[in-house]
Amino acid sequence: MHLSLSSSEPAEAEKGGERTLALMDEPKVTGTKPRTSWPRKALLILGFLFALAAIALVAMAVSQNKPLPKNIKYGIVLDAGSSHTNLYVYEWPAEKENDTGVVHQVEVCKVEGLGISGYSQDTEKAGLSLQHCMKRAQEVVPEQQHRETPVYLGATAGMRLLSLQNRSMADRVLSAVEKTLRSSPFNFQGARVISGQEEGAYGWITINYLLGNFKQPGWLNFLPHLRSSRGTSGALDLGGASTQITFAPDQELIESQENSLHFRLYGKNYNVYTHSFLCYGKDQALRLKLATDLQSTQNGSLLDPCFHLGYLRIMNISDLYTNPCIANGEQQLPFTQLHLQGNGDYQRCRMTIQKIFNTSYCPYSSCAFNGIFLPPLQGEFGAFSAFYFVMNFLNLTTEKSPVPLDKATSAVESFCSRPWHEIGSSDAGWTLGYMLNLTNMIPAEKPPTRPLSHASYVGLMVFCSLVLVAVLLLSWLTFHKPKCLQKGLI
Ligand SMILES: Nc1nc2c(ncn2[C@@H]2O[C@H](COP(=O)(O)OP(=O)(O)OP(=O)(O)O)[C@@H](O)[C@H]2O)c(=O)[nH]1
Ligand SMILES: [Ca+2]
Repeated sequence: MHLSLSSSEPAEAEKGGERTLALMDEPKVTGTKPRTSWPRKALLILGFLFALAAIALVAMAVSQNKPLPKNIKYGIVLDAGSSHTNLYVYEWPAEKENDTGVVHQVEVCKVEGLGISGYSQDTEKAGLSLQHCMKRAQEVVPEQQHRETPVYLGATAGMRLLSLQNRSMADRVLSAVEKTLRSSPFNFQGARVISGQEEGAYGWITINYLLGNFKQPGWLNFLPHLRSSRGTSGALDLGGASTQITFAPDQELIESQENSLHFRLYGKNYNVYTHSFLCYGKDQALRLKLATDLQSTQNGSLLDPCFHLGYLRIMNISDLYTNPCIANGEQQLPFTQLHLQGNGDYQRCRMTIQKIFNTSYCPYSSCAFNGIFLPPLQGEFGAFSAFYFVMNFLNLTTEKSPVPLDKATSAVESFCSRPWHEIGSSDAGWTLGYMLNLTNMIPAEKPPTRPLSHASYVGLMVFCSLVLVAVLLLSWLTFHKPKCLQKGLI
């Protein structure tokens, strides 16, 4: 069947039984320009609408469904702490690089032996100690991505102390670890000692990234004046040689500039307080306490309430005075050995520990200790490292809701009162925040989104499809009407 266009009524011709719609008379030329009759106009309009809807459909489908690269990217960070080194492997989908909550830890490898600062007398070993975990990383990251995968090493308080004590020794340790990392197939980006401020900042970023606090509810985007640092969690990191506290305080102005950080993340401003207390990590604080207690003994014998009843230990005084945390009091002592005997008393331990926190002076409106500024605490805190290890050891990390302080205190109290012979040891830290920063994965502004939201995209696609169907239907009704309709209408 042929469909021919005609300005006059088409006639039907029977040809060999086939019904044909044939073009009849040409329009008559009457001396004036022939006027386009309405079916032709209608056809033009319908054709135009059809083309428009089809173009809109194709354009939307192309821009919305532009193929995005689907590969996974990797990043490696080595946390060279004072007590030991951990290697972390992270992964994220390449196309979502700047979104929140897309980076996942896929591997943690604990380096055997000492922290790298512990190899100051045999620096080669600092590098060799990392080899096992670097091999492990090579197994985790697909081989074809080794060359593009960045690897960073950040050293913390142990190396800060070694640098203060002997700078060239610290440099030699760093060179040794650098040599190992450079020889790996990964893209080595540097090994350095990070500052206490950075450590606090990256710990805070890690905690809030993992808690999803950088995701803003959509409606807040329309009320920018309501956006503030509220809704973030503070971070507490108890390491071996230093401890960090970082949080967004209520007051806008932070009195001490060295404790003040400003971030712009995902289009939002954050004013954050941070401080790293060097020498107040778990191990160094204990040394500090022992050195303080020693000053008041006559013969080097200590009955210490912070160790279990029955615990006995003899240590050389010179081993205690090995770093800048402990002032040079060694020479004044008339004995060379410390005889430590535990008597497990939580309350008395608390009292003796207080001695290492000097709260007698404060040049600011409020202080933590040792004259360090601390604004009033604000909001909830996420505590990790030794805070976690200790709570985990006491079986206090399995509960979903936070454990009340009095319950935690009584668990510690009861554990401390047990005799020594009765006792038989996902990660949060600064490393994820460090990698997010160095790989530019936390943008200052909100990352661009798809041209249309999913709902608008679906709605527009349905609308354009309906327009197409309507145009087709109208065309059919206009040019291929049932006979009865044609008779009545034309
Ligand atoms: N029970 C337990 N203790 C641990 C574990 N890992 C580390 N510790 C101890 O917890 C304290 C803090 O450890 P980390 O947070 O790893 O400290 P670090 O990173 O080496 O030290 P900084 O350089 O000060 O950050 C140290 O006294 C460690 O000996 C663990 O898996 N279990
Ligand atoms: Ca640490």
